[in-house]
Amino acid sequence: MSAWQAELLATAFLPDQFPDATVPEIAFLGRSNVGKSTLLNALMGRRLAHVSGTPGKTSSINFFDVRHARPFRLVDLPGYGFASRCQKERARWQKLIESYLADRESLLLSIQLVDFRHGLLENDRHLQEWTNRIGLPVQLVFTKVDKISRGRRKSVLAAYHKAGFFSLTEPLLVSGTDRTGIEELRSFIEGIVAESRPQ
Ligand SMILES: Nc1nc2c(ncn2[C@@H]2O[C@H](COP(=O)(O)OP(=O)(O)OP(=O)(O)O)[C@@H](O)[C@H]2O)c(=O)[nH]1
Ligand SMILES: [Mg+2]
Repeated sequence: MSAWQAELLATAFLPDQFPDATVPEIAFLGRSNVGKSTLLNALMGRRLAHVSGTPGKTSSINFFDVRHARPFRLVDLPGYGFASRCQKERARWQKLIESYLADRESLLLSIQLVDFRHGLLENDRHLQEWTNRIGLPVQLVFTKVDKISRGRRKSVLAAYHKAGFFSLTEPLLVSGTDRTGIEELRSFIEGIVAESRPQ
């Protein structure tokens, strides 16, 4: 399977800048610096999303159109849990993310990224509680798995299972850096889009 042909459709700092909700969307959310933009670039095969070692790089919602037999969009959300922004700025981000997640009719699925080395932290759990409450489907994806040796990955995953980190769906393991799991995630997303009702 080859990379998707994608292009940036829109950048939104405010809800009224969202493009029309006419195409199915898959959104990527997670703490700042977890690797959302890197993963999107790996999926799209192009560096369309901005990546930075400094947390808080993505401060807008970015919509990417994917050309496909059944067109869809990938949506890069600003990261949460980034402490050094001022309170007002954090509140603006939260409002922007929540208004997208809670009200977007074309949102098929949210993919929550969690650093495989750290597991679910408090704000990841808060987000899960909130998405559960509003009935939003979320698929868990562990990122940066290249930071843990192949031999140890199974036992780390088993420990997370034991701690009750996830109950509904099996998480996927990816690395945007060494491309572990990228093809699997692509097939997974294509399957979700194919199963969705036409808009
Ligand atoms: N080793 C490794 N590093 C990664 C991986 N994914 C991202 N990184 C690094 O982690 C840092 C943050 O990556 P981003 O993709 O900008 O993270 P983000 O989640 O979009 O961050 P915000 O936009 O701040 O929310 C960068 O230095 C990346 O090079 C990965 O799979 N493995
Ligand atoms: Mg980003």
